[in-house]
Amino acid sequence: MSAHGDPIPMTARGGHALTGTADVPGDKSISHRSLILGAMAVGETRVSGLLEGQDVLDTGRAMAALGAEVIRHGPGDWSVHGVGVGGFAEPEQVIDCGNSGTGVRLIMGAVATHDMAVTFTGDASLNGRPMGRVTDPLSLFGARAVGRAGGRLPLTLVGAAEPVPVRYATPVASAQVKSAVLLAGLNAPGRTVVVEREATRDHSERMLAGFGAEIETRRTDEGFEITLTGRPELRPQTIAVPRDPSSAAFPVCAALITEGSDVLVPNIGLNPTRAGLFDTLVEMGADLAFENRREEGGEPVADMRARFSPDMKGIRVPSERAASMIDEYPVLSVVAANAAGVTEMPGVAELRVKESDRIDAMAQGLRANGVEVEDGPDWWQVTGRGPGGVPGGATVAARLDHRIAMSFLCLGMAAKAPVTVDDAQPIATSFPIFEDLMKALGAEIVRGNG
Ligand SMILES: O=C(O)C1=C[C@@H](OP(=O)(O)O)[C@@H](O)[C@H](O)C1
Ligand SMILES: C=C(OP(=O)(O)O)C(=O)O
Repeated sequence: MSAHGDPIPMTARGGHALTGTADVPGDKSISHRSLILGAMAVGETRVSGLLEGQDVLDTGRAMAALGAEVIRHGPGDWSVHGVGVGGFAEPEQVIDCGNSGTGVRLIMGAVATHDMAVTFTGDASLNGRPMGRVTDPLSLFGARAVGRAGGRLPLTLVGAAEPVPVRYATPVASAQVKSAVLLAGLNAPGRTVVVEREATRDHSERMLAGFGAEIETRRTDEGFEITLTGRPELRPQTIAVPRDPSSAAFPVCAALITEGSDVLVPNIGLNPTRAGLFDTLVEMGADLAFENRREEGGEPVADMRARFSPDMKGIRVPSERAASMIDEYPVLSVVAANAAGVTEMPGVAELRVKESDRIDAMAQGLRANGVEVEDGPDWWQVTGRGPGGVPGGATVAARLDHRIAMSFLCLGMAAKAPVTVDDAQPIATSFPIFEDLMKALGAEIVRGNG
């Protein structure tokens, strides 16, 4: 659901070391998928560590509207009584996915091979994002979409009465597109194949296999070819959601740039399709240690320790790494602003179609705080001012984008003068305990204009 009420400005002020343990919430991508696949299994799936951010809550509500029974037993502890593949019922109301691209695109995929019509909407951010990238491949299954200009939400999807399986090569590196096609393929007879040139996060594939679907990934000359056999009976699972590396990125990056900091972030999911930020930080010279590497619930995890790193240097981030850290570029640019030299970030056009145009949002806000940024259609670069060298002092627009809001608050923790974001409400979509968690580490964050 869309954020309501007046904006909540928030200000971060520097001069405080961050120390202690940061227990970040569950992984957003895996949380969405637990609810959706749980709803498509026969019987009760039990989920612990579910992220209770607004994006995921909206997906839970959508699953209930489609006929699944979704119950909260306690903090992060949920069950989903699924209706089986092909068993969704036509919802009586519009499905409001709020701020969530993952929610709306995956659910569109899941309903596209059902003989029914579903209308989707979201907040002002989501209603501005491109949906043709999902409705195009869904039309190959036999679904039809009618939306606003450019295929935007609100949009009605009329699912295929007699779906056929599909072979689809994704034109953009997007796990949401890949996952939408795979979820549609679940209720199409025969084999649905998705080919992606670059590997994107593979949580859907891992989880589909865990629920008992026949799914296999092969490397071919075209890239990664994923083949799913349709109409499986999905077996309900017990899922322990690992903690979100994209949320861990905030306390980790804030610690790296704030003098005297030493923060432990336990149990972080380190799936290689998600871990690009940490490779990049290590290459820049970050003091980052990974302890207790292990596997939990089919996903690699480790405890991460981040210490103040005054000797970080700018690098050119390889564009092949972009998909594995796509949500982390905003906070990387904050680290880059506190490193020595230039950090170049090529091959990132996708950043322009997230909750906001993230290149523009960060470039404008960084410039307002005294940092030099250059950008083009699919690249940007930040000239670092060295440790503690960012002047700060400006108020920036969060643009309904949680990652922009959190990134600028991290900037303020290391800047010479406070940094204010005009509205911190979107943070609740992915990291509802951000403010409390950062304050517990020692950060000075206040509501208001500081
Ligand atoms: O599949 C997912 O869970 C996600 C995929 C990514 O989006 P794209 O598929 O648009 O790259 C990412 O930005 C988003 O936060 C979560
Ligand atoms: C891009 C993001 O999410 P979504 O696409 O699900 O809105 C994100 O969380 O950074």
